[in-house]
Amino acid sequence: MTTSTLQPGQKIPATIVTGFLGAGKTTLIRNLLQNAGGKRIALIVNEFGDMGFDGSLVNGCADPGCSAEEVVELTNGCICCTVADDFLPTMEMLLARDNPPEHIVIETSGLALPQPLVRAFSWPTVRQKVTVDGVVTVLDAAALAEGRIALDEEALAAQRAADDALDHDSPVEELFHDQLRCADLVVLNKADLVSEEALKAVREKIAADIRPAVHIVSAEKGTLPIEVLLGRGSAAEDDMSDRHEHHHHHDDDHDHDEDHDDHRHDHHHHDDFESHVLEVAPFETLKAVEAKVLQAMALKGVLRIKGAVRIEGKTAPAMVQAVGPRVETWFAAGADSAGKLVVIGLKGLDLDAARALLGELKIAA
Ligand SMILES: Nc1nc2c(ncn2[C@@H]2O[C@H](COP(=O)(O)OP(=O)(O)OP(=O)(O)O)[C@@H](O)[C@H]2O)c(=O)[nH]1
Repeated sequence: MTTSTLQPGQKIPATIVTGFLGAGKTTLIRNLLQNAGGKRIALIVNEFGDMGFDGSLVNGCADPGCSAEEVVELTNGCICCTVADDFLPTMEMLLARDNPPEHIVIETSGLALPQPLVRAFSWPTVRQKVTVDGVVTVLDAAALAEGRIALDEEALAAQRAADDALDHDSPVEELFHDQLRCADLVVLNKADLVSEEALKAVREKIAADIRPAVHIVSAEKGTLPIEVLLGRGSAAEDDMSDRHEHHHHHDDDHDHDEDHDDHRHDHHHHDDFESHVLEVAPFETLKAVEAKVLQAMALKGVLRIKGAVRIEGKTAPAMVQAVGPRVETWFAAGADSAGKLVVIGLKGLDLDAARALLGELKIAA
């Protein structure tokens, strides 16, 4: 018999990790699982894109409490719409296990809003057994310090100026505010990349967007004590009124028909983004990958590139992670889907140029 830290009848706490693309959610969760101290944590990953890279990264975790069969991936996109189809059955499956988890961690897609997910915890079958322990919003302090991602700053201003199709109510900006508004804890990640003063300025800037009494903590590589991340007991599902979002689905009615009028705030955020998986040819060197990916990141609408590619003459595939102007590559044995890059960005991103730059293979008809 395995012992559980939960009392009989006690609801299983669930932590929702949200945050913008590339902010460091997966890194934070990997750290959390490695330091779980034997606590049985189930992880649900909601990935935007067709491949589960983040799942495979987390799978590499050496913690015996993190077994592969506990990792459940929803590969078909935004929780906002998959919640009824995939999230609930996934939860029910986890809850029906002989040995249910002691804690559930859900990584949302960087493009999903946390609010619809929190609301799903009010649904009867889930509510009886699970409660939201906390919503952790991970932010890229380096990006924010440079005014690049979200907030109404240079990056968006430049994008708007360059593209008439992007209007004042940028979905990226709304998404960012909504992720902050729902937070029980804000993690200013990548603190290693910014000065003390810049970190302080970012803190001040976001303070207006968070609910009172929500803490902002800074972190490097998402390294935070497990006690800070888990055990917050926020019961967010009972406290939604103050966690409002720009785009709101009615609580007990997930009917999409109501969204069919074209009122500005009633569109689906994920409609404003797209993601593509490119099968790419091997690169000559790591440096060559970095140079091409860097150029592709500068293309109109591209927000994030990640994946694993082949390097000529090397057996291990090279992992690629690009956020803003920062591109990281490293060799990693055992990645199964090498030769693929996921390009994520605003709808209408310059896909042709990305394909050409990244060397997409033409599949023979
Ligand atoms: N310098 C630095 N890099 C970091 C830190 N945290 C994460 N990174 C890097 O940032 C990149 C993105 O991190 P992820 O954890 O994959 O980010 P994510 O939020 O899960 O990204 P998506 O899955 O695209 O939403 C990776 O290359 C990480 O190694 C940090 O604190 N400092």
